[in-house]
Amino acid sequence: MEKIRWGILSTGRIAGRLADTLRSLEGAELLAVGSRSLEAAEAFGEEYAIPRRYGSYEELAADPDVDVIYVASPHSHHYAHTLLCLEHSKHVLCEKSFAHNALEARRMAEKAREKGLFLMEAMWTRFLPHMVRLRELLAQKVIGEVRVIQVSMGFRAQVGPEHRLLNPELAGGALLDVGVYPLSFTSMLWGKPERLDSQAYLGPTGVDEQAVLLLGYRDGRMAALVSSLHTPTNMAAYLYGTEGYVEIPNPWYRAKRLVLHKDGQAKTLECPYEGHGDQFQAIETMNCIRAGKLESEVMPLAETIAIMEVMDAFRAQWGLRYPGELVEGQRTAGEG
Ligand SMILES: NC(=O)C1=CN([C@@H]2O[C@H](COP(=O)(O)OP(=O)(O)OC[C@H]3O[C@@H](n4cnc5c(N)ncnc54)[C@H](OP(=O)(O)O)[C@@H]3O)[C@@H](O)[C@H]2O)C=CC1
Ligand SMILES: O=C1CO[C@H](CO)[C@@H](O)[C@@H]1O
Repeated sequence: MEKIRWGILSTGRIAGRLADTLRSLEGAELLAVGSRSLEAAEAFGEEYAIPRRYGSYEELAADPDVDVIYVASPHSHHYAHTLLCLEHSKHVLCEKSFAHNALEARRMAEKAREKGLFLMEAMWTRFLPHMVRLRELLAQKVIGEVRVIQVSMGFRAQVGPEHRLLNPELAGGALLDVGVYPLSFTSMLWGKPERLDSQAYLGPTGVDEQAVLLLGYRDGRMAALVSSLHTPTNMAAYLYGTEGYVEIPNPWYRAKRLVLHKDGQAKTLECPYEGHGDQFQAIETMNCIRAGKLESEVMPLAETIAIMEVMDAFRAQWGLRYPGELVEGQRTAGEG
């Protein structure tokens, strides 16, 4: 099997996790890393045995031997960095949240299609074994019709106001950082909601530090979600059906088992995996590239855009705009 040659854009925390995964993943070659500083690229390259190290993202994107680039910069920069890679004819796996807003996400998708390149949001949790099993169980109607979803993602971020989690310049806030997981999870099962309600707490930097999100669907189905950057929550997820419920134990987004509650009994279904768990999205990326597919059926671009639209709508409810976000009529982000 011919190896897919990867480049990694940025040397942050999550970039290191995928680098660690890629260096021992069958069919992958971790060829290059790009950073805003050559020192950081050198140190990262040393740590993860990456032969080519660049002191700019432009040089990484221009490397003719790189097939696909993992964009792992802050949310605020996904649009510009993804377009940079696509312009240089690279396939892209871009971290969540995919962009500031749906407009940027649509432009990214259009560019990928125009260039005939693969593009996917790195919603890694979708590809984990317990999610595959869950989709199968629900398709078999094991708990009847799912009527209520309850899921949260909250932790206490002990960081200063400049950090990407709280900094509006870097599109901080709980919604784009962690709220996107429960939203994507609900979207995976039910698609786009018809009605949205919410409560949000905007902290001193102006970004949402905590929110409760309510999603309403046809036929009275509903989801209650929590996202938080200052309150650790019990990250178990519950799907309540007409004939029982499924519990995904804490932390639901990377759990290794499901618990099926039915007829007064609880049955544990093991869904084991080794490693960080991000290998499954990398495998999907490589499979799609090899098959000449421009997007993944598990995490399609139309769905990523729909999720961004929902997040846009919640931010509109809260009056939260990011300084650098693209607005209609603008060609590039930051042009004002
Ligand atoms: N899948 C998952 O489980 C996780 C996903 N993420 C997502 O990954 C992305 C990055 O998060 P994380 O790794 O935690 O972030 P970090 O702050 O650890 O790293 C971000 C990196 O982006 C680069 N960068 C480019 N421009 C800027 C800028 N203006 N300010 C700061 N950094 C910049 C830097 O790399 P350099 O200096 O080399 O250029 C920096 O190291 C986010 O989209 C986040 O939501 C985050 C954590 C977990
Ligand atoms: O995606 C993510 C998963 O969880 C982290 C917390 O540990 C987040 O900050 C991050 O962005």
